[in-house]
Amino acid sequence: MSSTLERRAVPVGGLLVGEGPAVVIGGRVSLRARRGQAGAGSVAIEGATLVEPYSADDLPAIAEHADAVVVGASWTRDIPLVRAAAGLGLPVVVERRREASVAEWLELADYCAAEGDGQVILCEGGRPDLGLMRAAKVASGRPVLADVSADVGLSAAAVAAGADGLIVGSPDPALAQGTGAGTASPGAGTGSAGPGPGADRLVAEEAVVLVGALLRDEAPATLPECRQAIDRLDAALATLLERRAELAGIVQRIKPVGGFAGRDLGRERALVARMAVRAPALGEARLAPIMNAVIEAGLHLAEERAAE
Ligand SMILES: C=C(O[C@@H]1C=C(C(=O)O)C=C[C@H]1O)C(=O)O
Repeated sequence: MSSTLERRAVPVGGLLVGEGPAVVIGGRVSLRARRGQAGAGSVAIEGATLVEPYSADDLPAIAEHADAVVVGASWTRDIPLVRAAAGLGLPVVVERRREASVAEWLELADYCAAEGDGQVILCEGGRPDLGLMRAAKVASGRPVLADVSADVGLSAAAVAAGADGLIVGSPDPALAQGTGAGTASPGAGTGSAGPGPGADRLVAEEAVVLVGALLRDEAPATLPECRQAIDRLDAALATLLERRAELAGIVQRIKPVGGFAGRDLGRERALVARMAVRAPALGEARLAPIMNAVIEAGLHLAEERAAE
């Protein structure tokens, strides 16, 4: 069995799943969902990141073209196929069978790790149970993926629950998972640009950046990794600053005297003091000029809009 350290991060193609930012994976192909109408030889799987076989006949093409092999939820008890898939030498993505407990899921993951080279990722799909996903991650130390293809609106919740990656655009999540949960809801409440795989991917990427920036522990070691982590934080900051400016603008319209004329320095000092509790390293002295600039930008915007 692989050590906890080896388990924690699994490279899949150009992505590292389990450390650093959560990743978004499209390009998942289920030859099983296509019910084997075409064998892997005649199905284009080049460029696909994760591929689920229909039968052992698909495995050579998967080994050649895919970045990882999927042990699908609907056939986790087909031990000969599980064993052959795990032995391909690719990272193995182990989906949870719908009725399986965390213990059963992790047992299968350990089996796959032992049959292969230890590179195993857990995957929770269908209507993902994020509590179970989180429990499995904590108990095993293995990376976890949430397949949010059936409801991309779960992306933010999945990242918050510890998903190391989101799968979007699985060909037919209901069929692949055998859940009968077929209707995809296109990102309700997530600011999705509209239905469709491109829009779903954007929703997932937003969740990875914004929720990841707030909640995901990161310890980047290289300059590019550090800069990418800062870029994610800045994206979250920009989103928050824009929201803050909108709220401050509403206040200006509500107050008897708005804009710079109605400035309330006592309120500003108090909010800086409260922020310093959450940002003790920066402290009040460093936060004060930052917040002064933020507040003034909001007041400028509000006055500009009032003058229009
Ligand atoms: C928003 C207000 O108006 C001004 C802007 C503030 C801000 O952006 O936080 C705080 C105090 C005021 O100077 C307010 O009075 O709450």
